[in-house]
Amino acid sequence: MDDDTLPWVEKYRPHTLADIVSHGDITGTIQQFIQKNRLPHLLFYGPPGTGKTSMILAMARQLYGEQYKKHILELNASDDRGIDVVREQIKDFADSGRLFGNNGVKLIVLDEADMMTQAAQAALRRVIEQYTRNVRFCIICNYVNKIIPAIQSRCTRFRFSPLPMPEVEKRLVTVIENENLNITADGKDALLNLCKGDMRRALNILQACYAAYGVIDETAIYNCTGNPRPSDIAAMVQSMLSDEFTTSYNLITKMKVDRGLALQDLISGTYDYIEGLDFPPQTRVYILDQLATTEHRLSTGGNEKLQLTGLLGVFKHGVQLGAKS
Ligand SMILES: Nc1ncnc2c1ncn2[C@@H]1O[C@H](COP(=O)(O)OP(=O)(O)OP(=O)(O)O)[C@@H](O)[C@H]1O
Repeated sequence: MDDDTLPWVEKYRPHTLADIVSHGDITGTIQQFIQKNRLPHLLFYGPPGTGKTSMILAMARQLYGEQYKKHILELNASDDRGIDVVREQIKDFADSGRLFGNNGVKLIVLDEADMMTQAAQAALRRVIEQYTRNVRFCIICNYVNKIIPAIQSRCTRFRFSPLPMPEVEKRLVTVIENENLNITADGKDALLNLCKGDMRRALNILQACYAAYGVIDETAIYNCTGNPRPSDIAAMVQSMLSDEFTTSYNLITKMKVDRGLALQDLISGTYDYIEGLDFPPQTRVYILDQLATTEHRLSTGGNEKLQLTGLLGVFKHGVQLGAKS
């Protein structure tokens, strides 16, 4: 594929271990493993878009050179194929064309391993042992607690935390310069706030905005992602705190319709916004607790209108709690 038509997440995927931003400790340890030719089975876990797959691909490139794809088998553990099919694939791969150099070790990358059933994971632990001689498993997942202890104990674990904002910014600046983008300072701030340490999300938003708008400013970023703007959130919260019930209900409903927002988005924005407000402790605790409850109800299919009216009640009651103290 031409470089210009590639999604930026692929175009700007780090090539070498040195290109990976943040995670200095992990990169350093992996370098040691490679230099000493003592690569263990690896378990990478952490939120999406933080460089787990990129780290493994960069490691493979360093081990095997540009032909690295021949020496790794990438399996997506959430494919509904059953462990028997996977076991066959692993067996064929492990037996095919033994490698010399690198101690003859090949890599099997098992992505989204936390989506595997317990039974499949239990079967996998035997497979790992069986092929340890010439295969190293690289297991990737978001939630390590969904990986059975038997597999965890066979691997060296590394946690990938969300990337710090300055690190995301550093990488984004390279892309912005390379693609010659016209992005404003508030646009960049909005992008950094929205991506929350997820580099994939940052690059995808940036590319979508580039395709849709000439100048990438705050409005473009929020329009592209469908997230509520901070000014809308401020207006909504202020109204819930001080307006009378019906006025507030109508304002928020109109905002939802005009901007095509879901109550869920408004709740996430509210959570961030009230962090900066000066509330008495009882009010803050009560509102935060109720925001969490409302979010949970919505995620289990709660009716948006009912939840919105409930939320208005929460703010009114929260204000009263503060006034009593
Ligand atoms: N630490 C990083 N340094 C540089 N680029 C990064 C980093 N993390 C992520 N990226 C960028 O984000 C894209 C997605 O990263 P990657 O596929 O490695 O994430 P992941 O952690 O494996 O996510 P998932 O859990 O969703 O599989 C990469 O193509 C790369 O462009």
